[in-house]
Amino acid sequence: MASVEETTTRTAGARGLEARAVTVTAGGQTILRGTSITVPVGKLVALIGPSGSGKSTLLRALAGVTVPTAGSVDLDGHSIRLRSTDVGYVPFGTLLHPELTVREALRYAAELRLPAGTTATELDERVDEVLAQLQMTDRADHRVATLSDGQKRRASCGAELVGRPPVLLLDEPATGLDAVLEARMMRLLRRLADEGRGVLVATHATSSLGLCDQVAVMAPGGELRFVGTPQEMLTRFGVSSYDEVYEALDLEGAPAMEDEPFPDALPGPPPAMERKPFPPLGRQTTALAARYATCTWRDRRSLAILVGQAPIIGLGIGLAMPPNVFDNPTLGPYYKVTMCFLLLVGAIWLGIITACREIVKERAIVDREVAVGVRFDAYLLAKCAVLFPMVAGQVTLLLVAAMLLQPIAGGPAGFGQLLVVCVAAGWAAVAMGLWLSAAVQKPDQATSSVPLLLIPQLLFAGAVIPYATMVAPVKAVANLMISRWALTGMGNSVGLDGSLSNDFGAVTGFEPDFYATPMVVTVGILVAGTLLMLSATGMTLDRRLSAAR
Ligand SMILES: Nc1ncnc2c1ncn2[C@@H]1O[C@H](COP(=O)(O)OP(=O)(O)OP(=O)(O)O)[C@@H](O)[C@H]1O
Repeated sequence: MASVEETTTRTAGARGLEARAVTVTAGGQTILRGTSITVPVGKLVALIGPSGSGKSTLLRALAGVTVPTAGSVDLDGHSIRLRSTDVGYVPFGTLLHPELTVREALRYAAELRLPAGTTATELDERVDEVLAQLQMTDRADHRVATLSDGQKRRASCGAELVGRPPVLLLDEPATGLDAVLEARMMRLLRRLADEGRGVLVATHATSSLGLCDQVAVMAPGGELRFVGTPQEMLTRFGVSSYDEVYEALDLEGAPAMEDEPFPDALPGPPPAMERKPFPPLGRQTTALAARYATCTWRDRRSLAILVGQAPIIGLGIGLAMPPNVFDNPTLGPYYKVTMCFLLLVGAIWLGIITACREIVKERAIVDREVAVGVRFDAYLLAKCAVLFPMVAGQVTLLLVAAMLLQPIAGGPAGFGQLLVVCVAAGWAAVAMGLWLSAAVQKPDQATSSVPLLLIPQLLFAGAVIPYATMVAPVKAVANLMISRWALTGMGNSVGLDGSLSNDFGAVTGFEPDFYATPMVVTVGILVAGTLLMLSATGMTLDRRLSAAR
């Protein structure tokens, strides 16, 4: 993976992007064959070719997203592996949060991309500049979700432009747009190139190719067949319209590039690399947490479902149990164990279900942002900064609702102890949910994998199957479960260590010793478990992002 140290490499006097004999193989097939192309600054280059010919593959290799099997890609004479943070890459689709306004989306993008030391005023000015460049000032305060497709594409460009990349690569920004919008998009790209950027656009839309300085034509099989001006392309393929080039590519005898394997090198010597600091961890974390909190708050329906279920579960537990479980001498201690267990299951459920989609649902955005220098640990910290208070609130609602029907003996102090343990269990469950979210490929996989995390917590907690009845290896497994330690802490808070007798334990397996561990120890173990799971999440995220590069 490219370094995400606190420095990035940028240059003054950019020259552009050069790819030499780039080959990419995937799934045992060569999908890009020895392709050489340059994208000089100040030039607009279109990449056309039939579907499946390898345009997106070439763009990913040029952006440093894919490491080529052979060949080299350089930005300003330095390997793209060192400079990928300086390339603006706009993949197909929209990599913006639909809940944000355009201005907010660009402001967060600027905060995450512009170097340390950039002031808040400079960030605002840069966002205003880009909005004006994109001719989107009038849409600045509209939510991304409400924009037309063309506006979304322009806003996606803006998120890259705020970082002032010398080269911009766009994958089919005009697909699905009508002819007027497509022409408008191409005119925008022309302007961006004229301002001194190298712009490469993969497109199926041919009507505006005349605006480009050069057209590169890919043929099926991942072969670059031609690079030249639009007029030279028509002459070379012996056709009179751009669309006819596609037909000519199917014909035998279509021009090949064997006689001109490499384009001319970019003019001038490579400029020296200048190191500028990335935004520090604190600024990245704050920006990511603020963005995440805003998106979570604005997605009211999902928030209502997540928060609203907490008191419903609590009321359900309170109603299902016999009256006054915690202080009814006619009921055996078994009911207290069951009550603690059900509350615990509620807390763990809330933690896992709240967190399990939160990384995977923005996978494409995380991949792109890490590629431009955002630290994945900042990303994880931001998730915790929002999810921990949220789950603490949910667990409080769960307990308050249950305790309305089942008042706890010991008053506020007893409730406080129970709450501390339940919140610690909820946070450990958040860490498990985040790990799951980092490990899976799609949000649906995360939701359907929740039972794999939850069921062991139920089985090994020590409530359904008493801990004392477990054989030694099973006890060892139980000791790895957050539910086992949380049940111990909860039982301790409601005085189970004192109210269970040894005789009762001998018959049922529910022994007082299980609940005798001091609260501070059980909470400490839950916190340690949370930190371990978060480290595992960080490693999983790092490994996945490294593999993607
Ligand atoms: N990871 C991969 N594993 C195997 N094959 C792949 C992989 N990625 C792409 N391909 C194959 O490589 C070929 C080129 O794909 P690519 O997406 O680059 O084409 P494209 O020209 O951008 O197509 P389109 O215009 O439809 O977007 C396709 O046949 C595709 O199936």
